[in-house]
Amino acid sequence: MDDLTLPKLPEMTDIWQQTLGWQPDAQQQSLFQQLYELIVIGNKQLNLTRITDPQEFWEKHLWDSLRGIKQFLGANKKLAVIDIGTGAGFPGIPTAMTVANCTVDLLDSTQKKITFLEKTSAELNLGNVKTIVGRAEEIGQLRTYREKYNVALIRAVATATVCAEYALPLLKQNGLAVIYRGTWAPSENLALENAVEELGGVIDNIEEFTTPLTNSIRHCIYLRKVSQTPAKYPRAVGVPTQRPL
Ligand SMILES: C[S@@+](CC[C@H](N)C(=O)[O-])C[C@H]1O[C@@H](n2cnc3c(N)ncnc32)[C@H](O)[C@@H]1O
Repeated sequence: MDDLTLPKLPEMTDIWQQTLGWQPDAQQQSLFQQLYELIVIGNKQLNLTRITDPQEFWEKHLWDSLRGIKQFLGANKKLAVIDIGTGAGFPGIPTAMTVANCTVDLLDSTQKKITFLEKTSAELNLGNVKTIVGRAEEIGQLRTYREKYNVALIRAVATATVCAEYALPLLKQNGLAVIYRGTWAPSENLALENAVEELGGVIDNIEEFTTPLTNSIRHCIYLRKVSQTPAKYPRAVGVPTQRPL
């Protein structure tokens, strides 16, 4: 750490409670602050995120990450989670800090980001975090990872149908994929429904909500795996984006 004093993240205890029915304890609040500082410092060398203002970081990285997994915050069930295209660790790292009894695998295709996340999770003593460097299209075809997760998180990586092709092969039967979106129009439902059906899933739910500080509209699309994903999915690197289902 250099001698720069970094600003404190807001606590927002009431807002956590009102919006998610949950609030971080003192240890989790301290982990959020340490994560914020490591990211701001890491950003000097790596292009990790453009969101470094403390209020914006709180809303767009911490709150938004946890809004998508609200249902797991109070639970204490063993969960194997993967965060696909995790970038600077969102939503995977806040998930690892707050969901009791979960393990989180952070997947990204960029080695530099994964190296940063390895150091960060070691500094934060997050024993339940592992990292994987690779492309979702390849990882989804490997026996070590395919059908191994209860929950797959994916935020700001690709269109919803592409995200579904990355996520569903990695899920166990009855597993849940959470696709974080900004905008979503009901007219997009049918194309997604068809793609998800082909991949062995169904759309469980689509939630629309506003963020608590700036009232921005967000969506979370929840997909449930109901049957085995055909072996040909995910297709080869680049194909899901070039020829979406
Ligand atoms: C815009 S960033 C989003 C990061 C983070 N999920 C967030 O919301 O802050 C997209 C990330 O996905 C990764 N990515 C894109 N396509 C990928 C793929 N096919 N497999 C693995 N990672 C991928 C990129 O390297 C990048 O770090």
